[in-house]
Amino acid sequence: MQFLNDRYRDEIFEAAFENAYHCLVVVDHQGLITYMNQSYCRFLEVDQEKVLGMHVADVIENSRMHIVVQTGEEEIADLQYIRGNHMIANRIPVRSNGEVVGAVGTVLFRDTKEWMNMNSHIKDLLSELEHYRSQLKHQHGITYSLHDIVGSSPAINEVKRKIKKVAPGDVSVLLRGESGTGKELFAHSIHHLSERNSQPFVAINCATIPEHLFESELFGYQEGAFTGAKKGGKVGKFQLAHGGTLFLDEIGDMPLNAQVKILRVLQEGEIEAIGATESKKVDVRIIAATNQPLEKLIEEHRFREDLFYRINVIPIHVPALKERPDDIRVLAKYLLHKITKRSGKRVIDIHAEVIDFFMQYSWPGNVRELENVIESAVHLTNTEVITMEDLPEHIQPDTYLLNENHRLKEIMEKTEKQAIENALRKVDGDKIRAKHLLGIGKSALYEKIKKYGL
Ligand SMILES: Nc1ncnc2c1ncn2[C@@H]1O[C@H](COP(=O)(O)OP(=O)(O)OP(=O)(O)O)[C@@H](O)[C@H]1O
Repeated sequence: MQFLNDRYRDEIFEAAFENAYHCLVVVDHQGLITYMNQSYCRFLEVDQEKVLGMHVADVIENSRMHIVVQTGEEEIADLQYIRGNHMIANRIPVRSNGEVVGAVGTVLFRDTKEWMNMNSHIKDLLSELEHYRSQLKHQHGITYSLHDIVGSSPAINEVKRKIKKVAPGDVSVLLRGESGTGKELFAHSIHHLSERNSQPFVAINCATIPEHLFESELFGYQEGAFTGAKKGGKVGKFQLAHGGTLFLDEIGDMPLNAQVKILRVLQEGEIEAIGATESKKVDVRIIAATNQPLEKLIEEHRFREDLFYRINVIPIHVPALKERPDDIRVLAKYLLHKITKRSGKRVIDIHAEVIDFFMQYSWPGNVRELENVIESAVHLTNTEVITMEDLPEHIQPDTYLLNENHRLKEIMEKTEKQAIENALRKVDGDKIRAKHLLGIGKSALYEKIKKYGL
C-alpha cells in the first residue's frame, strides 16, 4: 500500500474538514480546542485563530466534548442545542497508546432544507415532551432526573453509577454529605429511575417542622381528632407517598418521639392517623438525607440506633464541591444560564480569572453557595461578563491571593489594588486623605490609580 504524501493528505484533510455543511472541532485531553473548521467558526461567529486553546465549553453552547475526553466514551447522533437550533452531534474520543488524548466532534446538517424541516419537527416533539414532563412533575413532585445533575468529575460519576445501581430496588437509601451538595437532586433521581416513578415523590424537611406537628404531618389526622383539627381531617405524607417514595430530608433533626413512630411504620408497613380507630397499609420507599454525623447523635442519644440501621441500608456519600473542582467550571456556566434565564438579565459569561478563583475557593456552602454567588454577581455586574469585582464580599480574595499557584508579583499587585480601593472607599474618594492613609506620595497614588484603572 502506498502512503499518502503530505500535500495529498492536506488536500484530503481540507476537502473533508472545510466542507461547508460540516462543522468540526477537535479538542485535546483537557477539552481545549486544537482545531475548529471555518464552517463551524462562521456558524458560531468566532475567530478561527482566537478559539485555539480556549476551553470548548466556553466556545460551544452545551458542548460535551470535554466530558467525552474524560469518559472516553463516544457519543453518536446526540441532540445538541446550539444558537437556537437542535443539531445532531457526534463526539469521538481519540486514543494514543490506549489513553484518551483528545476528541473529534462534528455537528451535522446545519443549514440544508431537510434539516430545517427536521429541526422544526424535533422542536415540536421536544415541546410536546416538555409539556408531558412538566405535567408529570406537577402531579408527582418529580423535579430532577440524573440528567439534571451537572458534573462529570470521577467523584460525581461514582455517585451517579451507584444511584443507577440501587434505584430500581426498593431498599432504603441514606444520602449523606454537606449541606448544598445536591442530596435532594439525587433523591429525585433515585425515584425517577425506580419502578415507582409513575407514583408520587413526596418530600418532607424534618428540620422545618415544629415537634408538635410531626405526627400529624407524617400520619395525618381524622376530623375532630383534636381541637383545631381541620374539617375532613388531614392526609399525612406517608399516605400521600403511597406506592411511591417518601424523602425524609435532614433526618438528623427529627425529634426522638417522631423517630419511634416512623420506625414502627417502617417495620409494620402500617400507619395510624391521629384519632383513627384502625391502621392502614402503606407501601412507601424511604430515601433519607442528612448532613449530620448520625453516629455521634446516636452516642448522644439524640438519634435512635435501630432507626439508623433501618434507613442506612445503602449509604451514599455525595462529595463536597471542593472535593471535585473539575465540576466547578461546567456547574458555574450551567448555573449562570439557569439564573439569567430566570432573571432575564443578559450576562453571558464568567471571566477566566473568576473561574480560576472558583476552583480554588473552599465552598463551605457547596453548590448552593456557588449558585448564590453567581446570582448575586449577575445582579451586581454592569457588564455582560462576571468579573472578580462583581463577587460578593464574603468570598474572600485573601484565600485566592494566598494560593500557591499565584506569582508573587500578581499577589502584590492585587493586594496593592485592593488596599488603594479600600482607602479610597473609606475617604469617599478624597485622594489627599487617601495618600495620608496609605502613607504614600501624591504622584505615587495617581500613578497607581491609573495603573489599576480605579
Ligand atoms: N450537580 C448539580 N447540578 C445542578 N445543580 C445542582 C447540583 N448540585 C446541587 N445543585 C443545586 O444546588 C442547590 C442545592 O442542592 P440540594 O438542595 O439538592 O442540596 P442538599 O445537599 O439537599 O442540601 P441540604 O442538605 O441543605 O438540604 C439546588 O438549587 C440544586 O438544584
